[in-house]
Amino acid sequence: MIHARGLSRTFDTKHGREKKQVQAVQGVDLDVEAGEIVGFLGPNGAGKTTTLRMLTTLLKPTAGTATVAGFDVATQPVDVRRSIGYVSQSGSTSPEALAGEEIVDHGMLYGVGKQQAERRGRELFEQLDLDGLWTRQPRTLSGGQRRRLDIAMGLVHDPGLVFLDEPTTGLDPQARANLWTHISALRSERGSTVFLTTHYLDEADALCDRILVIDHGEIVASDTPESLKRQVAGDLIELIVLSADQVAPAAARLSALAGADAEVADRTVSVRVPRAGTELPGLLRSLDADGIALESIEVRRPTLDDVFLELTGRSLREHA
Ligand SMILES: Nc1ncnc2c1ncn2[C@@H]1O[C@H](COP(=O)(O)OP(=O)(O)OP(=O)(O)O)[C@@H](O)[C@H]1O
Repeated sequence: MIHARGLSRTFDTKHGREKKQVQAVQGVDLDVEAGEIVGFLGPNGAGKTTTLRMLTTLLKPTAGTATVAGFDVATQPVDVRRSIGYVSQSGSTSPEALAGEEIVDHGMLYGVGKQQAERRGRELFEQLDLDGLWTRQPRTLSGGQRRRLDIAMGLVHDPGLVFLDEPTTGLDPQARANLWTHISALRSERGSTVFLTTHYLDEADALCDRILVIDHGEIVASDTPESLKRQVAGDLIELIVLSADQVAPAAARLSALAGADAEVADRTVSVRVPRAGTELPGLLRSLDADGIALESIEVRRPTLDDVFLELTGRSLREHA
């Protein structure tokens, strides 16, 4: 559905009199197959929006190629646009028009006949829990309802591929979870392919089959959330020893287990291992044999934030 090779975008900027170039996206290769829900993550300024704008033909690449829904973004932009839905961060509803009118107009803009746009619009209202809101002005809707209306607009011409730019930013947790259900249903009920950017790691974890991580304009990881967590971070074993003199022998045990230096803070010693479950019984036996008494031992499964920290040196939570 989406295939990019060496996709790049440079911006010319001015700092006072000095002209500079910003490499916003540098040689991005990416492949998204039909029916996938792919999350595009990265810290602020990593190049997410610039990539999305190139893939949706709103911005020309300075190098590289991309085909979207089978069409070339540079030479067949009109065909690309007809084949995709794009829901931007700011949404596209005008506050004064009626919600239903907006959706019909939007469909007609894409060349859908009026009757068909209305039929399709009403169907989407039902699917997206917007029943009864056809004649309401978008400004009178709740944040979650407005976001779902934005998504309905992006879908009225029945695209097989939908780009969602930060679909749940600014929504409360309940409205976010509700929108995740609707986004999942796009795939299960319509077979749509979804490419979304997000700052929320729990969103990517809950919703996406695959995650692409971009940093400084380059893709630094592409995998399922589960294997990213397993490969990049591993489980954290964290133990607290009873007395300070047992910190050093405990650290030596854990370092040997992990094949890397254990971290020590006060009486807490920790390491990351690929699978803590298989290591714990042996570890507990050997600590016992060494006479190391524990106050507690805990295992933490890795989170996507650990993955981020490992890959980019930054925590996404700082920006969420
Ligand atoms: N029109 C522009 N002119 C100059 N620089 C730009 C322009 N658009 C983007 N940039 C720069 O390109 C880099 C990537 O920006 P981009 O908006 O793609 O990042 P992002 O990952 O979407 O960030 P955010 O999460 O903050 O939305 C940044 O350094 C940004 O300042």
